[in-house]
Amino acid sequence: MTRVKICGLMEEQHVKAASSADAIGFVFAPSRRRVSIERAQELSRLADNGVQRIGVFVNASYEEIDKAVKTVPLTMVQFHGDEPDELIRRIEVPVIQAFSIRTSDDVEKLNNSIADYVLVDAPGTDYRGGSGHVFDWSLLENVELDHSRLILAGGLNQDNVQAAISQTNPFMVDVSSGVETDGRKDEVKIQQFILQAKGDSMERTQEKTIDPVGFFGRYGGQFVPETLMKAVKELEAAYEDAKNDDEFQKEYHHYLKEYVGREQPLTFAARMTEAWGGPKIYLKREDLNHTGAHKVNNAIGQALLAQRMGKRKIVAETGAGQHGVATATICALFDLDCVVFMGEEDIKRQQLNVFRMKLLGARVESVTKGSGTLKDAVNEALRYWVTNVEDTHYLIGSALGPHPFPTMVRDFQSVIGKETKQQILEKEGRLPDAIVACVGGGSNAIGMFHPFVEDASVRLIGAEAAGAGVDTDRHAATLTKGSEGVLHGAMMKILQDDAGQVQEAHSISAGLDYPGIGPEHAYLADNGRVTYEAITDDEALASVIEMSRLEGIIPALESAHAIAEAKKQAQSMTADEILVICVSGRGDKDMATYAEKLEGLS
Ligand SMILES: O=C(O)c1ccccc1N[C@@H]1O[C@H](COP(=O)(O)O)[C@@H](O)[C@H]1O
Repeated sequence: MTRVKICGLMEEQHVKAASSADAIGFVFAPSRRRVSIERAQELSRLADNGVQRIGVFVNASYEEIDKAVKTVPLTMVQFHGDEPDELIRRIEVPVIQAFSIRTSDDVEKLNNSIADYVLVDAPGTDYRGGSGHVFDWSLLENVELDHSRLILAGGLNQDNVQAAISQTNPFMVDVSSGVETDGRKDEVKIQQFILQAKGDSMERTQEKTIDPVGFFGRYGGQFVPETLMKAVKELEAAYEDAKNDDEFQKEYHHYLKEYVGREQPLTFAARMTEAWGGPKIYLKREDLNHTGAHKVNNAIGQALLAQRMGKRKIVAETGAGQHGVATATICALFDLDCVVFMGEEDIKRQQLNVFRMKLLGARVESVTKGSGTLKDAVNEALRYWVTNVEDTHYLIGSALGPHPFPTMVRDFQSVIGKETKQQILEKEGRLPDAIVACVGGGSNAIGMFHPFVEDASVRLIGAEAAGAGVDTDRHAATLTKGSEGVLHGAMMKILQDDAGQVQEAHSISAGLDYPGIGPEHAYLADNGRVTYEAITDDEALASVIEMSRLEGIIPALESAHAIAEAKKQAQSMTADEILVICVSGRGDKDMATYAEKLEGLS
């Protein structure tokens, strides 16, 4: 069925009237319909997730377009000026290129466009489009055209749209003037137009190439350049298939048991329980996994998937080094080529893990750009993937990135929460009252929380990194201080400045030192199912000492954030309550930091 776009929206009631359209358009070009990025963002919030948000530009700068894409956010952009191919290539969302059609020579030009879609329109009058004029549709008849990328515009209205569709068979029709009365959008005309275009159906058309997928509320999606779209789609299909395949699941669980050493205990922390004087404390012991943290649960799953897709080369990023080590380990086990990007700063902080990766046969690439931390390592890993996409799988280490990564990583990490649920029922005969996990990108936390999300009696608390304090500029408290934006292929909450530039994050813990948060966490924060609190570097360090001395378990710096938050939660809990802490990793990798920061410890 032909899709419908209603363009030039400026008012709330018109966005709502267009709720069953497939796409809505905001004009950022000179026009009487021009809106600011901020206004488009407000209006966009009123539309369903399934509706494409398309920004119309005429010869705008890359910076302006990029800001609109990230802020509104836009799922597509439409160019009506003389935008060069280099600009089209730089845009991270699909691009529509508009052509004014006067003669059959103009139609010939369509096939040379490198854009994802071509839009055919009558020449503009006052502005570069939106004139309300019809061109001669028969000009499209004599040229061989890919109609799956053709968008028809120009003077369409409820009376001529059916004829236009039958004559030109476009992928989408686009209207602006034809749904206006006296120069203002008209709710009735908008709805009549959609009805006519869709043959009396007010259904939105579902089609994978255009509908945004993998959204958690407003967050997630696939904001990737066209060069990666094929790989992302291939991965999506492969994961869909593998997830429902008993053999794949059997193999995955075989390695979790025989190689990682699962299941991991849910240890009752008797001395911490006594010292904190509140609820019974249980520790989920991801620190006991082979390689020292939860990361390996996901690395095994994705490496099996890569092999299923016939890819024998792996690229990964790492912050604290735990994901890099887990990936290098699994690549050694399965004889896969492995390259790991790691920020220069993190390499300094995590020397031991760098050596472990090399010993395991991986190539570690130092990233000197930006702050030399996790964000920069993800950037470089993505770049590497773009150029090696045919034979390489990007084994992302957290619940981040374009769909299907956040869902897939969550599923592989859900073994944490599933085991915990079973174990607490066996030990206590009931569910816990609260669970705390640390969040950087958020994979151990989402793995722990996911099986409990429907259990309303269980409070879920994420501990993010407050670094030197959330009121300083040295923190990684994305949910406390961040705002909506696109980073590394997904819409999420990020730390950014007013111009939409991603800010440097800071945490003593390399694994939490990331300016974004997985999309599902952003969603769970917005709907209030999970509460997120920020823990400073100093609080985390104090918890390292406390847990080491009370339980004989030296936690990773990341996990220490969860412990510090759990201690705060315990203050208002009673002895008949149960609190579970996810100890995501062990502290061996952080020994140099502990030795430096805790010097003089008595
Ligand atoms: O709508 C505008 O004001 C506009 C301004 C500058 C470039 C494009 C514009 N709109 C696009 O023009 C076509 C046709 O609109 P109409 O139905 O003939 O009014 C459509 O693609 C709009 O997206």
